[in-house]
Amino acid sequence: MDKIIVKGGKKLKGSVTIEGSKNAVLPILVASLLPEKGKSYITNVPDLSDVDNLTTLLKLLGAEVETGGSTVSVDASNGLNHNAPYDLVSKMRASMLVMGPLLARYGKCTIAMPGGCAIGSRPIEQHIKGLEKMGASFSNVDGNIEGYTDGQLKGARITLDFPSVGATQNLIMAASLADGTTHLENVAMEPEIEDLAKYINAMGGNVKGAGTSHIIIEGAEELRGADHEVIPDRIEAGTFMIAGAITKSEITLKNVVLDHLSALVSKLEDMGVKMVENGSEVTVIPAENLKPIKVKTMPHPGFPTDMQSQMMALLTTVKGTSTITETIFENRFMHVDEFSHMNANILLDENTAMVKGVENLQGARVKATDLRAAAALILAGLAAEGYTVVTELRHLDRGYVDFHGKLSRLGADIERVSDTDKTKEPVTN
Ligand SMILES: CC(=O)N[C@H]1[C@@H](OP(=O)(O)OP(=O)(O)OC[C@H]2O[C@@H](n3ccc(=O)[nH]c3=O)[C@H](O)[C@@H]2O)O[C@H](CO)[C@@H](O)[C@@H]1O
Ligand SMILES: C=C(OP(=O)(O)O)C(=O)O
Repeated sequence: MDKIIVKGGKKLKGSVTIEGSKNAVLPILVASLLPEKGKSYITNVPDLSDVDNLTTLLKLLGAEVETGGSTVSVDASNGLNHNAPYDLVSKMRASMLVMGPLLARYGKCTIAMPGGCAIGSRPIEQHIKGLEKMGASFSNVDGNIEGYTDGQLKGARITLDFPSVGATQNLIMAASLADGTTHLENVAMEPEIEDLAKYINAMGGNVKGAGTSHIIIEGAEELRGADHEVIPDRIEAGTFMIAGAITKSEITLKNVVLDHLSALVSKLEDMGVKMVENGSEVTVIPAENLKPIKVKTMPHPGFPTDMQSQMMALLTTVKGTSTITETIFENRFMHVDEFSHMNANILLDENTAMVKGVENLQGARVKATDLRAAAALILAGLAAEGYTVVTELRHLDRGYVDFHGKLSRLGADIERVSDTDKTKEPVTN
């Protein structure tokens, strides 16, 4: 296993290109199981371990998958089996999304029940209840969820209890081959949902209203493989905005849709970070002294939970007291202890963190507790005194392409080495 070593205090300069979105490409690759005819070509695909794991799963299900650079082609026309095993499902929650396409095409699916995940228990009853409304039945057999339908799935009216991103995606895919019309209400409005709907429509589907809370899907007779370019990763973009802000450096991000980031941008502007948009580029210009803020994570278009830990990294360095309330995942504050090793001053009260900015973070050996925490600790390291060593990088590799390389090219003093390399270990902790 590798670790990342950052020596804080360097200014950043220059530009960085943002990759295709992890959270858009995963459901899009899964939706490539829907067509009985033709091959899909998905472009702007990021080179991430989550994408590797998902393409492995698609191959195991019987799809032909080829990867060349940032393009992945998927051909599911030769028939699929319907069994998603534990070793892949447990690595990646997005594997649960194969339920919708498999039930729609074959009336059968067997998915291993994923184990608990670091950021919360992450149940899937909204997926199951919705699919049941469309005529599926489920049973739990030896730790697997087995789903089946007697005949084709049927269009239905489904109102989610909570706008779950995954449930919305699963149900859109199931409904796109169901018999009749499906109304999905109180659904997630994330840009990744819109991207999925755009792809399904390119395959001949009929999904309307994606990006709003009410989506209407006319089931199609059949879908055909299509070409689709994945949207830019708004969370990677947001993470680099914070890299600029925490190092008080002006940097430019390329391949960004600023509209997808309005809640984060609005908070950064409140703090004193100026954003200058120029087509698909944005330049981040932080003030010398930033102001504390209050942040509450919410479903889109609210502040994204996937930016909560990176924002916390920044707030640990901002004079005054800020608060962060996490409303999406019940256990997404595991990074607080790690920040504390770096001299951060954070008090937790249930789902609210009170963050008092300190004069100087101190480099320390810290553990990435989940994907975004990994990035957040590296960001904190950019501003800390001395060396910060971040371990457990398997989390980082799920969602960031060459994160240390991109920061290094912007001027950070950062390297990725084997965990057995004991040089440059921080003296603290
Ligand atoms: C691959 C992907 O796109 N992952 C994103 C997706 O995850 P994911 O699709 O898993 O997130 P959901 O929106 O489904 O989950 C949000 C909350 O709803 C709860 N819930 C969800 C489904 C359900 O049936 N029952 C239930 O209680 C979850 O436990 C969680 O507390 O959206 C999250 C919320 O923006 C992001 O943090 C993840 O990065
Ligand atoms: C929580 C995340 O992803 P996943 O749902 O794949 O765990 C994330 O991208 O921050």
